[in-house]
Amino acid sequence: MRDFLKRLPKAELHLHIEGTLEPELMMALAERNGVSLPYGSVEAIRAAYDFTDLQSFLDLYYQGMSVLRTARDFEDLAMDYFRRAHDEGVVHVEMHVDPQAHLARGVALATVMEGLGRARRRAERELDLSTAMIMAFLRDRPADEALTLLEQAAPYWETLDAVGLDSAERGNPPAKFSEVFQRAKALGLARVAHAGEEGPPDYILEALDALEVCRIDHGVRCLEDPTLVERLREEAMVLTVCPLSNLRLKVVERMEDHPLPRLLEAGLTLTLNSDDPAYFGGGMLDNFLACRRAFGWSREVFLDLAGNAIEAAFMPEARRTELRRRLTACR
Ligand SMILES: Nc1ncnc2[nH]cnc12
Ligand SMILES: [Zn+2]
Repeated sequence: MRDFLKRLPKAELHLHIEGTLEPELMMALAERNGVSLPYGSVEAIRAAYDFTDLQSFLDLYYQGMSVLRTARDFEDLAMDYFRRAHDEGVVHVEMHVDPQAHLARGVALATVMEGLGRARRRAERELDLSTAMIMAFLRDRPADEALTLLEQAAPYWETLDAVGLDSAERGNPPAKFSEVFQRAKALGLARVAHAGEEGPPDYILEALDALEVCRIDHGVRCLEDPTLVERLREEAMVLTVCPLSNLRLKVVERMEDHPLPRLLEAGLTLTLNSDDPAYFGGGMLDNFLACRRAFGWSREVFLDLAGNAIEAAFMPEARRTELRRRLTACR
């Protein structure tokens, strides 16, 4: 099964590029940029990744990215991840990026976008890996800051596939960002949002109605509202589920308790993703393997989930056709 899951052409729709920063690269970049870290070793960094909830993770996630200073750092970060992903059979990566977290540290938007842009072009050329970019707004920051960022990103609108909404969910409902998402819609950008990870099912509803999203990131708490589940099913709304993330952030106690089998049973359109692989103990293949171990799913289930991701991805139709063909060849 491991062999099959590795060969399966996997499209990753929910990944934070800053969450791919492995401790080894964090140490190397700290040294390169003269940034001091509160850890003496790679082992000490890994040992600190013992999270109690989303906020306890976000605190370390924002601290970790302090080593990213130059365009070359962002290029190295993304290329390192693209190579690892490619090695485990990932064929397409859609990365969230959190510009506000970098602007707040005095790193220019151009530095971030140009570094990531270079890595995207290299991934296509060197690894036959297609990519998409989702510029995310931090929901625990003011809405007008998000609007300013969207306008500031005008030179990069062409390179964006969507806007997203992430960071601390509780107390920051989607409707706070209605105006900026309306502006993104007017610019022809697709919209996605984290909702129902730690926050209530009502936030999922709000993301659908106030933000007009085409995908819900996480969404696992929808099961608490049967009417919402029925709507998600009817609309074939895609949920980008991240099982190892949910385990490490204590959304679930054990993988065996994860709602994935119930979500599947409810007829929802699901995809499997890694979220922040450097922090949550594994990439795409590990997430697929964790599901196999916990739920005993057959090849057919994994083929369906991988197919959902290819269908829901932001990619040119020619690429989608090619990936569909590669998925069929896996059968
Ligand atoms: N799992 C997650 N939820 C919300 N914001 C995030 N930013 C990075 N990872 C995140
Ligand atoms: Zn996420």
